[in-house]
Amino acid sequence: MTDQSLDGPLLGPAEIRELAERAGIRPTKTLGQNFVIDPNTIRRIVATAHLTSDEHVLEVGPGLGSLTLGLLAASSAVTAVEIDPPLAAQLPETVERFYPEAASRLNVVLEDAARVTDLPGDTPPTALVANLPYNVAVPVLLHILETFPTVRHGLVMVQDEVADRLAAGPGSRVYGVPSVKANWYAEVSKAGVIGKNVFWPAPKIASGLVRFERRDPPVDESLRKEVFAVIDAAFAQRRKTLRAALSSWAGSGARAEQILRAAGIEPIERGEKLDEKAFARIAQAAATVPASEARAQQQPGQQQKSASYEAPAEPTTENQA
Ligand SMILES: C[S@@+](CC[C@H](N)C(=O)[O-])C[C@H]1O[C@@H](n2cnc3c(N)ncnc32)[C@H](O)[C@@H]1O
Repeated sequence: MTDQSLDGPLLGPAEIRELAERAGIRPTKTLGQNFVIDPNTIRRIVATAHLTSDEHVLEVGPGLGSLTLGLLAASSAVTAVEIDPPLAAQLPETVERFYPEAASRLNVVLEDAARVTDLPGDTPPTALVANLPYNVAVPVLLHILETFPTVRHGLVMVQDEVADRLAAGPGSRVYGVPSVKANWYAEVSKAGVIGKNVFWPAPKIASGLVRFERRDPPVDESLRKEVFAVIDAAFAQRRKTLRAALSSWAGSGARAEQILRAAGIEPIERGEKLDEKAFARIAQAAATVPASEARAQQQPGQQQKSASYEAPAEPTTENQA
């Protein structure tokens, strides 16, 4: 673990409880409100995020401000998007009280981070650093990566099993939709585990840190929706062969097979073995196989054949988070 000392002040358990009382809130599970009460954890998150002092950081879910203070000490500006009105309203006061010299570098947006599209500030955000609300962590992360292409890198804290899923590669038992879609945008890696006791209230399971570095998508961005539709279809029935899993998406099993062959992929392969580049090839190949042609080539009874392509089931995690 790398560490660095932060110049700014950080909040401990007593301050966090007092701030919750002042805001008149009781942490709720629905909004994933587990607040970090340990300054060393904040130091670790900020150090692992590899921020430079000129960065504009986007923070999702600032809560009572523990991480916000650390981010203000390590960057030039922070935009914090919070869904809970009392928390959003109190954050500027908290920064004014504990770190007044940084107050002018903070913007707070009261909004659902899974929908936000416009941010205030003179410059666009360059990094995302967040202790994400656990129940919406993956959709929020994907939305931010899609909506703010200026976000080049970041570090997010999520449930440990979601961290494993995001960082998983093809063939892993936990590889799934979050892994492939996150990899469309960025190189993703796991950067550590955080115990339960650094939070108030303590969650039931440990958390994981996930780092990402944006990279160019495997094919043109304009194809993303189509590629994501293939990924969704392939993992909706992850125990089936791709020919069977993609038959509805393609319009028929025969067309799915033609598309897969055109993409250089065996129709009996399963989606969990493919990386984002292979899914991109499938979406590209679909444009070259007209629906009517595939239907014309399909022999009577061929539809039922898909069952014979069914691969033997393997133990797998169905929950895609
Ligand atoms: C795990 S807490 C993190 C709080 C703080 N950053 C910390 O580390 O102590 C998640 C925060 O996200 C907020 N939140 C939940 N859903 C949200 C959403 N859809 N958009 C923005 N904020 C959300 C919660 O109100 C809460 O403040």
